[in-house]
Amino acid sequence: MNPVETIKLAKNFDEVAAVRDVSLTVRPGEVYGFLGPNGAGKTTTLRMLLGLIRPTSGSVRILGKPPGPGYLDKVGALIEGPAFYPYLSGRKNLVVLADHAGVARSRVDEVLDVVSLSGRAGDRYSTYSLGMKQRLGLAAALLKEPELLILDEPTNGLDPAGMADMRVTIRELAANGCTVLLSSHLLAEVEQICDRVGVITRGELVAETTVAQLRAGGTLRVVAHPFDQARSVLSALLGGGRVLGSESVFDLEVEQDQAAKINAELVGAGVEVSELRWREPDLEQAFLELTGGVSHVD
Ligand SMILES: Nc1ncnc2c1ncn2[C@@H]1O[C@H](COP(=O)(O)OP(=O)(O)OP(=O)(O)O)[C@@H](O)[C@H]1O
Repeated sequence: MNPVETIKLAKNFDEVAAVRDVSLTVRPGEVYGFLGPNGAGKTTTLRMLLGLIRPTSGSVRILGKPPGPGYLDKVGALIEGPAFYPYLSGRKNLVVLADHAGVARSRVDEVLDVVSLSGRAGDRYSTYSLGMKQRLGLAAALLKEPELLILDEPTNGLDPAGMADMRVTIRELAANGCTVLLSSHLLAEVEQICDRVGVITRGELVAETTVAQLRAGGTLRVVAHPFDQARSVLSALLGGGRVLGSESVFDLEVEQDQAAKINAELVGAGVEVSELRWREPDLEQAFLELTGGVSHVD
C-alpha cells in the first residue's frame, strides 16, 4: 500500500485551474519532494490531500483510505503555519494539543527531543525564532506518532543553519520509518533531502522520478593529446558513436566509475591526458526545462 496516491486530482478556483489531473504516488518509507515554482499548485494539492479543500475532480487515497472519518489518524501535517498561543511556552502549547488529541502527555517531551527543542521548551512561544517556531510545528505534527508526514515548504524562511537542522530531522524521521511528503521550490533542497521527486508546474505534474535519475547524465571531460590518437583509443573502448570531441576535448557520456579505466587505456597507448574530470549534470537547467523556465530556482 502506497502512503499517498492521487488519480487525476484537479482543483479549479473560478477561472483558475490551480491543479490539473495530478496523479502522484508516494511510496512507503521514502522522502518525496513535491517540487515546483511559486504558484505551481503545491499547496493546493497538499490541502486536497489533507481534506482542507475539496477536489474539483479526481481521487485521493491516504494510507490506503479515501477521505472520510479517521483517514488522517496516522498523518501529521505542517501546512500554513500552525497556530500556537504566543503567551504559552512551547511545551505548554504541545500539552494543550496533546490533551485535545487524546495523546499521552509523556509524548510531549519525546517530540521536543526529536526536533531538538527541549532546551528552550519552557520559553514563551512569542520569544521563539522562526526556525524554532517551525520546529515546534513539526513537533506538533509528530504528537500522534504519524506514519506519514505532509510538510508544506518546511524550510521556508529559515536561515541556512535552521534549514540544515530541519533537513537532518526529516531524514532521521524517515530513517525511523516515517514516510514524508514535502513541498519545496528549492531544487537544491529536494536534491539533498529526498529520495524521489515530483515536479509540478502550472498545476501539472511534469515528471516523477528518483533524485538519482535526476542526477544521472553527467559527463566525463577528457583533455588528451594528440587528438586523433586519443579519439581512436576512446572509439575502440566505447564505440565510435559515443566519442565526440574537438580540439582534444572530449565530453563522454559514460558512468563515473569508468574514469580510471579510460585514463589507463589512454596513457597505455601513449596519449597524454592533461585533464580528466567528472562534470555533474546541470540540475537547474533540467529543472528549468521541465518547468518551461517559468520561474527562478533559488
Ligand atoms: N483560495 C484560492 N482562490 C483562488 N485562487 C487560488 C486559491 N488558492 C490558490 N490559488 C491559485 O492557485 C494557483 C496555485 O497556488 P498554490 O498556492 O497551490 O501554489 P504553490 O505551488 O503552493 O505556490 P506557493 O509556493 O507560492 O504557495 C495560484 O495561481 C494561486 O493564485
